[in-house]
Amino acid sequence: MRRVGLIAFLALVAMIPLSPPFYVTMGSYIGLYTMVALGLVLLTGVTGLTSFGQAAFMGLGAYTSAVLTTTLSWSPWLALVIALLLTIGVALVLGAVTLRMGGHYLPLATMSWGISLFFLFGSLPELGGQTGLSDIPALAIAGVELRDERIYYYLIWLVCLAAMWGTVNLLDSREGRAIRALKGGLHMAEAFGASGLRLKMVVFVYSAVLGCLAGWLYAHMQRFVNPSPFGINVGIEFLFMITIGGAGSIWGSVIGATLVSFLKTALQGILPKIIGHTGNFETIIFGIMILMVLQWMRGGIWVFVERFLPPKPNKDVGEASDLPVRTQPRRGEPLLRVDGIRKEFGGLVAVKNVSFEVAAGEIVGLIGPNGAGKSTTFNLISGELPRTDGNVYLGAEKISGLRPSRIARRGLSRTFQHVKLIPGMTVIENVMLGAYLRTNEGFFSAGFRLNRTMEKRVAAEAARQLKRVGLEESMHVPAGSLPLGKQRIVEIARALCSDPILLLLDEPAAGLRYKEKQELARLLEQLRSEGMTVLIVEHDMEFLMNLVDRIVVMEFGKKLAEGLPHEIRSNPEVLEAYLGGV
Ligand SMILES: Nc1ncnc2c1ncn2[C@@H]1O[C@H](COP(=O)(O)OP(=O)(O)OP(=O)(O)O)[C@@H](O)[C@H]1O
Repeated sequence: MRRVGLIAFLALVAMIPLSPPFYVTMGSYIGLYTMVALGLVLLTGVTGLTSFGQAAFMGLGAYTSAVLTTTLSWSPWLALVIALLLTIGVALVLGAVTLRMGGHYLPLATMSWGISLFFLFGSLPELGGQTGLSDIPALAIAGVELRDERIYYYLIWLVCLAAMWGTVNLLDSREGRAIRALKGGLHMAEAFGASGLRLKMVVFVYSAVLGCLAGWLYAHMQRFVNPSPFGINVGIEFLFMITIGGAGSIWGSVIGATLVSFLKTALQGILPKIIGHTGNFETIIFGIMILMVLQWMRGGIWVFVERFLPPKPNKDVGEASDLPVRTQPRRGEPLLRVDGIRKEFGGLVAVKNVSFEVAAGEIVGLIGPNGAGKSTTFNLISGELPRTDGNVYLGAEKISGLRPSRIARRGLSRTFQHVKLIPGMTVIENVMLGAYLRTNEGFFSAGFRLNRTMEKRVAAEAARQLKRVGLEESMHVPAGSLPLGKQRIVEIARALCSDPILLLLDEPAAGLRYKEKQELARLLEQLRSEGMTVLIVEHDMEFLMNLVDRIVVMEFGKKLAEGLPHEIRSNPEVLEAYLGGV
């Protein structure tokens, strides 16, 4: 059914040039807008970064080529290279300034970038001011000028379909999974070794490049440019498109671009007749539509359409050769050494010079009353928080001061207190994210689908880990559809998929029912018997007492006691602090 739909879509795209010129022109515009919206789907829908500046990138591509080909009589193809380089440069600078900041800085920065470029286009006499630049040459391939609108339509859709294909491939890859993880916050992607900032930058530049390409094609199709198609209002329109079409899917960009283009043309004809004035009244209708979509079709039209389609084919988990594995430390060897670690939050000392060790093959529990500093200690070990003082060593290597992605590279893997999975992605894909550091397939091989053998190996490894934790049968269901207990186990499978030497579990039993806790305990015992080392922060005393080899107790940021479970159980200080003297 999905394949039939795809073939029907391709056939429709191929047949549009047989229709009257109005539809061919409309089809060309839809192709251009789809390209820009596609970049925005990746940037906003998938990665969670809102940009109002995509029309400005389109303008940058269009104006660069317009100036170089008219004033300097350069070839449009050479102008394309310069336009792309300029766009990449601008996106890198803009991204470097804003992507680090998070929050509303990116939308605000892209908004101001969109407005400034629009005024620049309109003010500089070299760019033709508000009148724009005309006499832009037609594109030529092998000496043949593409003046026929139908041929140009095919060129636009060739580029657009290639971009769609590349984007789909990218999302179904090692880097794509890490990009999809970014929406859940930087911590998840970084915990598996991905550099969140680098990924955001790549997505930002990629979406800018798509905008630039669309702008370049636009300039040589119209053979004339002026500032109005690249203003901030058009940037907002692109956001309309993906919100209405579906920001989470590449098909959302096609649906949104098509719907908004047709509606805009229709409304621009009808509304002035009804209202009796000319103006951009269609914006009001778009606003109402957005509200309706958000109210009744959250996720956009594509999400609604997808309900009627058969599920996507399952991930191919056939036979494949094993991924390389790291040498595990020998049982009993010192593995983790926390040495006088300290964390101050302003005047509050959350962790006061705490020291303890974990040997290979042990399960060690870190307990303490609320606010004792357990999670802070945990985050100091995993690198999520910078320490004020002290050090952490993994084996012989100092890991304190390193970024979480660097620490993950050295063999430390973790789960989260509040489960961090990508709910719309299948269980196996979530687990595959854990293997990020075990392969090095890049964007190029992903985009051109040259990564299939490695993808099969990663899928086979993820399937193996799911079998190890007993979740084999849930492999192909969306992770968000599982009960909390199973989601926590998926997180453990994902951590195992990174082939760790040390597993950090942050309150794995929180929110679980009795039976789920028993299953979790069985799994952890099995992992210990396989030689895995585990440091576990947990509130549930009974759960820990029957499971762990040793316990470290914290209170008010300090280490209160350390010992075997039965020693801790009868330690008066611990009973006083942790159990209120019961
Ligand atoms: N980012 C932060 N900024 C300021 N104070 C913080 C921050 N994170 C934690 N704290 C404070 O540090 C202390 C220790 O908190 P932490 O979360 O490590 O305790 P915990 O033992 O894990 O508690 P719980 O079991 O309730 O999760 C608390 O007083 C907490 O309010």
